[in-house]
Amino acid sequence: MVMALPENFGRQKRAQGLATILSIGTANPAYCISQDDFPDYYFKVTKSEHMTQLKGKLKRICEKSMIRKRHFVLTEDLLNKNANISTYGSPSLDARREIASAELPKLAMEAASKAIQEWGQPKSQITHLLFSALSGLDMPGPDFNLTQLLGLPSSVKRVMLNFQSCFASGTLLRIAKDIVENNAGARVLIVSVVTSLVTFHGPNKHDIASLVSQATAGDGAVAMIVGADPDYSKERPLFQIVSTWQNIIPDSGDGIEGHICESGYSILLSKDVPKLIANNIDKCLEQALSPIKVNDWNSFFWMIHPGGNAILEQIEIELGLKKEKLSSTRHVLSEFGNMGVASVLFALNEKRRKSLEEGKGTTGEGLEWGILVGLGSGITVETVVLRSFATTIPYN
Ligand SMILES: CC(=O)CC(=O)SCCNC(=O)CCNC(=O)[C@H](O)C(C)(C)COP(=O)(O)OP(=O)(O)OC[C@H]1O[C@@H](n2cnc3c(N)ncnc32)[C@H](O)[C@@H]1OP(=O)(O)O
Repeated sequence: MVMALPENFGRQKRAQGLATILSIGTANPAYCISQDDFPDYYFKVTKSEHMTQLKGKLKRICEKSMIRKRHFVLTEDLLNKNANISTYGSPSLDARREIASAELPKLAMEAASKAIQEWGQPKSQITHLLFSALSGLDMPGPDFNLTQLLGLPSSVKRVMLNFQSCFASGTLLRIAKDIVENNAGARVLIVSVVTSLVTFHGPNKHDIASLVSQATAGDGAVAMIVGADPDYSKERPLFQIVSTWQNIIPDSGDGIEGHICESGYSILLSKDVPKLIANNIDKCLEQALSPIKVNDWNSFFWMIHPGGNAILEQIEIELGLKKEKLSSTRHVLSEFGNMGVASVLFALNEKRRKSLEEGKGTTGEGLEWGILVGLGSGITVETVVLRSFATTIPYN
């Protein structure tokens, strides 16, 4: 006998409203190095103190970076125990993978636990897990492990984004939006963990882009709960995810590249990255906001991926942004460096924290509309239009 399924079987009920971010949690490793100390530290731990010219260059890059300190999974102790990691070009993928497998779940757990605590609802209500990690190419992956560590329902629907570069902050919000708006009652836990332990290399005079990466990359994790139609009696919405857009910048294929090699992940950066982004950012934003025509970009609150000070400076000039517009973005660059996918989501957290601290009327510095920009490989630009909420309820 063939069983007949009801006509509407498999059709999900849609939510009525737009996706909203309901909580944000962040975490960083305890090991921290000030940017002033970094050149001495780096040439000492990589046993390269004889490379005085490269050290001078690293010092100049660090001074221009507008970074105050960074946090790292990779400690001096771990580097001493795994000398291959700091020897340029030496096979070290196994050692890096082992450290990542041991350390990254701790960061992911800390950020996720904070986000769940702020949300204040039982974990059993989490329907989906969206996990992004630069390193974590394991089966089962970190999404599987986190499900078990957190004690999420075994039926939680998982999506894993592996080896995505910094634009993927926007991708995470875009996928979460699609999930919660098409599945009434869905609550998505987003987790993103980034560590520079996979891109750490000793100095090499033929690889100055790597030196830029050593001078700017930092480690951190961020987690969020996203859902539509919040229950205002027990959930506190922070930002509505209004719309999303993705662009590839023309002729930018070799702007930012990453490759997995036996010696760890390589990052190739063209010197033209800041200029390529600045020359194209207004077109990307115009498309993301079409058909609305924007006369003054200062009427929005902003979070832009802090990939480097030169990128932020050139975008500010191109869009005519006032200096204070990127204050939360610059704060994250200064305190944590470039944490890849996690960085701009840290900036969003900083935005609502600062808005509350300064008594602004909304989570977006008193403004209603905001723009979050993820920037990454290719060059890919991912734009998310956000709407703030009133800051009448105190956050934890
Ligand atoms: C992984 C992802 O997908 C996403 C990402 O986030 S990737 C990272 C994207 N970030 C970038 O591309 C970095 C952007 N650059 C910057 O922010 C800045 O150039 C910087 C902080 C690195 C330096 O600041 P600056 O104001 O430009 O200083 P500047 O004096 O021009 O440069 C310092 C030195 O770095 C060198 N340099 C800068 N960028 C370089 C690059 N991409 N490759 C090689 N060398 C570079 C310069 O030639 C200069 O060398 P000298 O001192 O020997 O002349």
